[in-house]
Amino acid sequence: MKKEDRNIYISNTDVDKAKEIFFSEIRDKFISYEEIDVLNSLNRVTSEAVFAKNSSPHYNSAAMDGIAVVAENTYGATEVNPKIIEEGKDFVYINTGNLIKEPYNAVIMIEDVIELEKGKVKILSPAHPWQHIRPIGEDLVANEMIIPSKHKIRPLDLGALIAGGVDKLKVYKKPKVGIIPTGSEIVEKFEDLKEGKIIDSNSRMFEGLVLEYGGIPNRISPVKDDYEILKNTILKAVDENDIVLINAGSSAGSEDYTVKIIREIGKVLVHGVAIKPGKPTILGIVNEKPVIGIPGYPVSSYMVFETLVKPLILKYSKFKENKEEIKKAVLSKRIVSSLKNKELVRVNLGYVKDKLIATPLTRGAGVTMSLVKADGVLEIPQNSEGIEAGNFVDVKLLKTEDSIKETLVSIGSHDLIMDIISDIMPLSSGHVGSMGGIMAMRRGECHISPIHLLDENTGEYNISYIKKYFKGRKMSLIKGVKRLQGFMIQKGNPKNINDFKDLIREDVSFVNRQRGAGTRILLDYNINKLDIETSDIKGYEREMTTHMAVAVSVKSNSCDTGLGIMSAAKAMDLDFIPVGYECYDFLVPFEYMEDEKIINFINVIKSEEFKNRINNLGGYEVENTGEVIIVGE
Ligand SMILES: Nc1nc2c(c(=O)[nH]1)N[C@H]1C(S)=C(S)[C@@H](COP(=O)(O)OP(=O)(O)OC[C@H]3O[C@@H](n4cnc5c(N)ncnc54)[C@H](O)[C@@H]3O)O[C@H]1N2
Ligand code: MOO
Repeated sequence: MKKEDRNIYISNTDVDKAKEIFFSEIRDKFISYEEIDVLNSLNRVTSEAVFAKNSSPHYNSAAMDGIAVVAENTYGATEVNPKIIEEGKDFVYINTGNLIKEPYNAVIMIEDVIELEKGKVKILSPAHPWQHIRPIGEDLVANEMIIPSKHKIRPLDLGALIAGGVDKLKVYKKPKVGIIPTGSEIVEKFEDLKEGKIIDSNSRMFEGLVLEYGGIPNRISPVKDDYEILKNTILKAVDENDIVLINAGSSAGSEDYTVKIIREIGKVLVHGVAIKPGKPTILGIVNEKPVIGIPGYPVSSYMVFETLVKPLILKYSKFKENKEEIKKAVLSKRIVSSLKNKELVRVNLGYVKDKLIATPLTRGAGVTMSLVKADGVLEIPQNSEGIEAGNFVDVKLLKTEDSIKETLVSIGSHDLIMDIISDIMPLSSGHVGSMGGIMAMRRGECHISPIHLLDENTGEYNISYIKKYFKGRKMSLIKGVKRLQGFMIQKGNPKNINDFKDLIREDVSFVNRQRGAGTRILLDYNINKLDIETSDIKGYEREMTTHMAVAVSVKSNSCDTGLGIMSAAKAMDLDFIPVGYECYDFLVPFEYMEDEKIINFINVIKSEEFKNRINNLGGYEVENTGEVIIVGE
């Protein structure tokens, strides 16, 4: 493809500057109001103050069950000198909410009334005028303001509006937001998901976000990469909506037409914003309406929506932005960043002792799970080359601080059982291998570290490593599970792989785990025993960070085998050749053992629910699960 066919002139406009340029072109005439029925007004925002039509109550009413009396006629009643009064003449029986008719002007509660023969009662104290009566307008007086303008109607407001006799009111019109997913590779039905095709998930996320911020989403089916079709679709969407979002096709690909089309039918204000992810964003105006080209990668899509589309929708819907909660956290891993743009990094958060620890998640713009798992987002300014581990950073919370405080932070080796535990209790689980976990624990960044480290001299698991890396410190090892490790192989074992010796065969390709992973140590221990050179294993250098990644690699024929746990092989419907059981345990500093999160964790792993669920995964033994061994001083 020729270079001139591409949009290679993507600028790098500062985010605030881009916002300023764009928002100055938004015409107020499109921000209007409508009159609606009060019954449909929940969560709408008033465009003007709303006043009561009626008083409430609109008649004098009883506030208690009892009798209505003329107060003046009860004066003088005492315990010594009670008054006997007659029904119909001196009083009438009344219930809460009933109309108080003339001449009655007070209510005596039924508990204070002594009933005598039929039609006569005795009272022991006088009533004062208006006692236990709700006078007209006690709640609301006609013409009183019920709610001000720019107020989002809550259920309790709805009650007051109806009590005040309001049947119609004026609210801001919800902006209609056209959503156009683009790309010939994008499909919307699961059955069309062939190789090379991508399911349209972004536009569904946009629909949800538009609703959340008070707009009406108008999503259409994905549009293929065809200049004329896309142009006509955008023109139609501009006609029918207040705001138009075009997803993907925003960067420099040969079929990234969005910017050319907006330039032809309107004007491009900005192409390229200094934000990562989200750089190739397009901000344009067509027929006076805002049109935004949002980059296709899911994380970029979300970040651009939150940074630029959300404030735009709020400008129309008048929904108030929730105050962002920003917290200071200690960064657990160094982050390197480019001077070219501001970077938004997703992080996991957890309180370890009183320190809020932020652990960066993967930064790939295509990794949606990094958003799902994120507890917060930290911003690295454009003029920074990165941040060192141990430094304080400001993090915008995506979850409540209380839920972060409840979360047990685990950093270490990966196992499928961690997903099960996190489904039973709040757990944030970082997967960096057993040695990575030990290092994180030494830095005080986690409560527990799942480890499975084989001592090549003794054949024992974990204890010698704890003694070595936590000299002079009292540590606890909570026994986890025994899990079956072995070779994951394709169904039917077409390469006839049976043991470690087969790994050096010409026709066998392998995939390894990262350095420091317990499974890697297990491999090295076994090949050492057999005097196998690592260079003789094809694929020894190809490293994966989880058991599931190894299983996927085998499943997709990207290698013939890899070492890993049976549950991962079973989950991917692979065959499995057992090598042996190993101990997957949890390291905890002794002083945390009284912490409620740890107590809860032990209860969870000892529970029947947990044991039943891991039985279904296959390849686990649980006879010592939850037992605690003390290691060190
Ligand atoms: N030579 C250059 N290449 C790229 C640049 C650049 O500056 N120069 N920018 C990169 C960056 S950064 C991003 S972000 C992407 C933006 O790409 P586009 O907006 O043009 O989107 P596509 O290339 O069509 O798609 C990218 C990717 O997004 C996913 N996608 C698209 N639509 C959807 C959808 N509706 N639902 C879910 N996922 C979707 C899909 O995985 C695509 O592969 O460009 C880089 N390239
Ligand atoms: O800007 Mo792209 O959104 O970094 O991935």
